[in-house]
Amino acid sequence: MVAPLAVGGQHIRQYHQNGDPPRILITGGLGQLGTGLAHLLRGKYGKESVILSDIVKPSKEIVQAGPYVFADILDFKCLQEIVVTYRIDWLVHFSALLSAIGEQNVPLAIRVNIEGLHNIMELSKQYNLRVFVPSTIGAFGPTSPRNPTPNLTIQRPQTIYGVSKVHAELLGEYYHHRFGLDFRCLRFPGVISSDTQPGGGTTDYAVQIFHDAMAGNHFECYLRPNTRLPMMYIEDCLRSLWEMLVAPPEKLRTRTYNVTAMSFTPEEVVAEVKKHFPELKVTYRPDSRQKIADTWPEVFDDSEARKDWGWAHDYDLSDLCNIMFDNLKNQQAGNR
Ligand SMILES: NC(=O)C1=CN([C@@H]2O[C@H](COP(=O)(O)OP(=O)(O)OC[C@H]3O[C@@H](n4cnc5c(N)ncnc54)[C@H](O)[C@@H]3O)[C@@H](O)[C@H]2O)C=CC1
Ligand SMILES: CC(=O)[C@H](N)C(=O)O
Repeated sequence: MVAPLAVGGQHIRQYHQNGDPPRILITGGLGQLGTGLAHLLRGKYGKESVILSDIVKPSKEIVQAGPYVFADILDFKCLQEIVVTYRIDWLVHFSALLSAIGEQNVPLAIRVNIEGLHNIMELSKQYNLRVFVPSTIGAFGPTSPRNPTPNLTIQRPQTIYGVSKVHAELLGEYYHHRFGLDFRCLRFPGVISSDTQPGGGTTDYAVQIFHDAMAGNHFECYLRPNTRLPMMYIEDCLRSLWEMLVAPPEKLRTRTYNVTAMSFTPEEVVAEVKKHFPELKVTYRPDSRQKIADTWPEVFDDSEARKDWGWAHDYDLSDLCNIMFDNLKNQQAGNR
């Protein structure tokens, strides 16, 4: 039994009643979000308490940082074995095909995002795990209010990614009400990071621009200059995830919350980046991702998360540019 324990007044960690930290499995952990989350959780609960998993061959650094195992989420027995062997308490389910890549291989997206999720839900029910599944701004569609998009509203997405994420939200909430599963879900906006690359989404341009500016490359944007989308720096994203993971159940009036930090258009981020790199050359050549972006929220209303469990972001657009360029400069210096 993992019991709540107040730490520093406002935040709650949560340890077993015998004082042991929770043991946490992260699926799809070698994508954009997984290694950062493993780092954050290992800092709180210890290196051995967090098991990173994926189907990708890990680097030496990943293996040295803590436990890493192969886990294909389509293989129920393999997942079962890991949960039992490592005595897992909490599961963070990151494996997915993102919006743009999902449209390129719909059958695979159905397998990974929907069949894989079924395995995760059953496993979590069977072993009484707390389970976090991220959703996305992509879980909304053209008939949703787009500015702002509230927590509870019409959800008729037009990508297989969005359809699979609405399915995940609904199935998780169903398992919560029907079986008492401790399901927790946040809908993230586009996440921006410096040390991990995005995995094939519609918001990836907002990462690429920083790399191109730093490298002195010409930046070609696949969205129109005025396409507004919600965004978040990775540190805010991972902190919101942890805060949701440890939120006392009585604070959660729902099991699925919108979270965000800012909203900007390509021309707005270009203007901000040009304060650091005035010579950056930019052209716009919209492709199929424009069609996806045109159906997504422009401004995300996360007031429910702010009200219920105290969500507050740290980074706005100007902070984002400062930290991204600081990080990239440090990486460049380290590589020399
Ligand atoms: N990065 C973002 O901007 C956002 C991400 N999210 C969600 O957060 C989660 C993590 O996102 P990212 O790290 O950006 O994704 P990513 O695309 O970078 O990583 C996904 C990982 O899933 C793994 N995977 C694919 N098939 C698998 C299988 N059969 N078994 C096990 N693993 C498999 C891949 O190898 C990859 O490492 C996803 O569920 C995504 O939908 C939600 C909103 C925004
Ligand atoms: C917002 C997301 O879910 C992701 N970055 C994507 O663009 O597919």
